[in-house]
Amino acid sequence: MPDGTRLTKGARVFCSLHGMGRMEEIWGKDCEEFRPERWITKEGRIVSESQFKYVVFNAGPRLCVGKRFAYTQMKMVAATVMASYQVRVPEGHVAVPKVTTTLYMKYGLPVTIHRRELGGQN
Ligand code: HEM
Repeated sequence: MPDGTRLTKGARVFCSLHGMGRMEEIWGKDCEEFRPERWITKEGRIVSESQFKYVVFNAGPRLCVGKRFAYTQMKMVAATVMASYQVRVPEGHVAVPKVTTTLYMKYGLPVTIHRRELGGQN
């Protein structure tokens, strides 16, 4: 491996995407802070990061061919739901990750959903 670690024949190598997404040496000191605006430039454009830093869709020749489609779909769903509904997590509920092959929340994520008033600010 690049750091000198030797692998025996047949060894399995896993990398923790969850861990990588929270590493200070990759994302900097504020890596644990929820600061979505870090992904928006002063001009309002999306900050583009190296696919090798965020490897959820893999990187290089094995990069997911559906990556852009998946992002477009996620943004469309989030924007559509948020435009019509107010989604609130109950005060005091802490989302605890349950790390398996895919990421679940150990105690779920209870939310209340209210339809937004047309033209309202809430
Ligand atoms: C959040 C959603 C998604 C994630 C996290 C994801 C993740 C990945 C990853 C990690 C790989 C590489 C697998 C490997 O190296 O063996 C991959 C490959 C692939 N993905 Fe996705 N994917 C997503 C959505 C999609 C969607 C929506 C499509 C199709 C519309 C898609 C189509 C593919 C295909 C065809 C490959 C194989 C590419 C190749 O080997 O050349 N993916 N995906």
